[in-house]
Amino acid sequence: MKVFHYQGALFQAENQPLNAVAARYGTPCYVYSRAALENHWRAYDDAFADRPHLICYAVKANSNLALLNLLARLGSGFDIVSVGELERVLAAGGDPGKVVFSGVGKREEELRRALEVGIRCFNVETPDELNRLDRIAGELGRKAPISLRVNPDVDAQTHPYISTGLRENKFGIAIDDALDFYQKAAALPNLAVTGIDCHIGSQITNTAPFQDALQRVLNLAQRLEQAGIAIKHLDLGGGLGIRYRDETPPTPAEYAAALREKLGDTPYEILLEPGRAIVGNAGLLLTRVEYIKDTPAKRFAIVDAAMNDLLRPALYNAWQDIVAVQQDDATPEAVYDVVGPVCETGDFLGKERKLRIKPGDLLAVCSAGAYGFSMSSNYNSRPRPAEVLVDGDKTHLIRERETLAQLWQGEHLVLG
Ligand SMILES: Cc1ncc(COP(=O)(O)O)c(C=O)c1O
Ligand SMILES: N[C@@H](CCCC[NH3+])C(=O)O
Repeated sequence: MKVFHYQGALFQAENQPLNAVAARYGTPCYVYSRAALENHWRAYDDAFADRPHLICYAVKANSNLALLNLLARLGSGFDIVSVGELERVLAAGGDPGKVVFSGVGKREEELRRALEVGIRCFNVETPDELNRLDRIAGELGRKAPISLRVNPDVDAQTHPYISTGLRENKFGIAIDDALDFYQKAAALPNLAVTGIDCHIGSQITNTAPFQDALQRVLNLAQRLEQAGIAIKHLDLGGGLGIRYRDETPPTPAEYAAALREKLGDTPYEILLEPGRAIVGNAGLLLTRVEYIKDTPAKRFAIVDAAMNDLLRPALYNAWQDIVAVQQDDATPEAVYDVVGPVCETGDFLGKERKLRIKPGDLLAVCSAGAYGFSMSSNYNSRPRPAEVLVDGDKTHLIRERETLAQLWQGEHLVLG
């Protein structure tokens, strides 16, 4: 049996399970490796084993309940950005006491629910949020644990849409104003200041921006101490990149070592919010070639997955490897734009890819575990794909393909 090696994960390609998964659950279909997911989480956790820490997996990267449950069983915490993500974590058996709540626009009812279930920390991003949270906590007779998400004005050297730590970005509170707001927070009766939070962006492939941001956070921690505000933890966010093509991002151990250089023997507990680094290379998108189309300008492989299933190529011009599941040496190699059926020229999964393929062949779009299904939509009235977990020689359907009827559930015809 041939084996299809895939960036640390291992999917058997012949007969079991990718062909079998496609035959059984149809395509397009997301496939995740339990071993890869758990290995990535453990590598992150081990990297910080020398000091008190909590890995709070960023749910937005992939919020499938089965994956959240696997992570909860490893002892993971969770970084959420909405009450929807909170309910998913709870439904998956996650511990609310290990949940941190990020996000620039938390609504009243979201704060209320998070207070009711007793989350670990609110990462407050807007000054007015302090007052809102204080009032609701007072109404509920609770004390809300908070950190301020500070914006350190550091260039994460990543795609501009996913850089979050520059002063012109909407995120966080300018680090130079933070002391002021911490003093205001400390004076509010229903808040308990516990930490500092900082997240500078995503798909960051070198350690320097993380170190720069951490240095600024440590300087702030010192100023807070001097002002009599003791903090217990530093939440350093997520953002560690993965290899999509030829990037060489630091490993979790290298990343931790770089942070350790700055942290020295400071006493803080370290919270981290990785998403992509845990789940990105634990998943792929399976898709089948419907048509090969030769035009005077290009050769297209028209496949059954589209930008509604995997938005990253269209949105960020992101590169994700595309490989034929069964290498067929008898089929001549050609250069293809791999495109979906959606009515947009931006609907592509990859451009100028050398492949040996024919209609009916299966392709794997690699590194699709993060920001794949979680950013999918029903655009063009396309049902969202199934999700499957490969666990050794077993496969589990962990989310069914949407049915056509589900596409208009809750929608009403208004007659007359
Ligand atoms: C506040 C926050 N934490 C964590 C993450 C996870 O980022 P990543 O998937 O790059 O690790 C994000 C997304 O960038 C975020 O906005
Ligand atoms: N959706 C982005 C990452 C966004 C990070 C969210 N804070 C991506 O696919 O690369």
